[in-house]
Amino acid sequence: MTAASVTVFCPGHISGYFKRVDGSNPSTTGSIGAGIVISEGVTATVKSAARSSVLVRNRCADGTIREISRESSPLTYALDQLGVTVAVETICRLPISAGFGLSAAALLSTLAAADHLLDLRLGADGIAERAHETEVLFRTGLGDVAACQGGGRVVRTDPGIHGTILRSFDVDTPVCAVSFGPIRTPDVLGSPARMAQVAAAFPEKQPENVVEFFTCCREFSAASGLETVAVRRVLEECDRQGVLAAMTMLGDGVFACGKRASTVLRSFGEVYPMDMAKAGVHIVEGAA
Ligand SMILES: Nc1ncnc2c1ncn2[C@@H]1O[C@H](COP(=O)(O)OP(=O)(O)OP(=O)(O)O)[C@@H](O)[C@H]1O
Ligand SMILES: CC(C)(CO)[C@@H](O)C(=O)[O-]
Repeated sequence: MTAASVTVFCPGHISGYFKRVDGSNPSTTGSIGAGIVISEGVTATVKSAARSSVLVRNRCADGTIREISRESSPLTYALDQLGVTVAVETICRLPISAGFGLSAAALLSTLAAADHLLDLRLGADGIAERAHETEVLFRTGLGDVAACQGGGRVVRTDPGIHGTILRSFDVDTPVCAVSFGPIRTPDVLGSPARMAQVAAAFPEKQPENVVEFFTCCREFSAASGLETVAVRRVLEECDRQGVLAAMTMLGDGVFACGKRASTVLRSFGEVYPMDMAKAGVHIVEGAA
């Protein structure tokens, strides 16, 4: 029996440091870097429809709607490329454009749901390839799709979805974050001057454990020109209290891990609780 709708969840991804790598086409273009795949992300429900439509719901922790929108150019583009018409509803609890990789999670969850609903047989690689290429074209991300194919603390040493990705499951839980506002990813990724400073800040040595990961992130954010005054203030307090923390790339915010992290972050704003994700994109409901 064919399902009337399919619901898929994809975790988000917080980048701690990154460097743009330009290839000869969108599939070979991307980033190298490191981050954490997180238990919060995007849930997409896809139904067949005569015309495509998108409804984006951003919810607060208490269930009330923070923001609602009927527009998502990357999703519309990716569905048009597939040549299908579907009604998509996405739900997320973290703020959009704040460094949680939600554009990648929205693309992966929507394409995976459409693939199952319409039996398109794209497979995991076909879905990730289309999501990654859309991210690169719309400048909404470079390495988030590659990271969200699985869980863990991720170190990516090649661009694109087929590169080497080291996953370690060693992050102290819980993970939490505060956000002071968005940073428009396309504005940063589209600026050659900002990308040059980001590239120069890329760490020379790959992190081998969580402490080294946070050290690399901190050195990167300080040298990249991306660190804001609000972020620096939180990071200084985390250092004073012995909490591992770094800037959310690309968002004006901080993520931190360990039992005392949320107590320290609470004095700076709303704390978003999460964990390190153990797995990547997966079907929630509607598998045939
Ligand atoms: N939950 C969602 N559902 C549908 N589309 C989304 C969703 N989240 C993001 N998008 C699309 O991605 C665009 C924002 O991309 P952007 O890269 O700035 O966000 P992000 O991925 O949350 O942040 P970052 O890349 O800094 O981690 C939105 O304008 C929208 O088109
Ligand atoms: C560019 C970026 C920091 C934010 O979307 C992320 O996609 C990455 O690590 O390439």
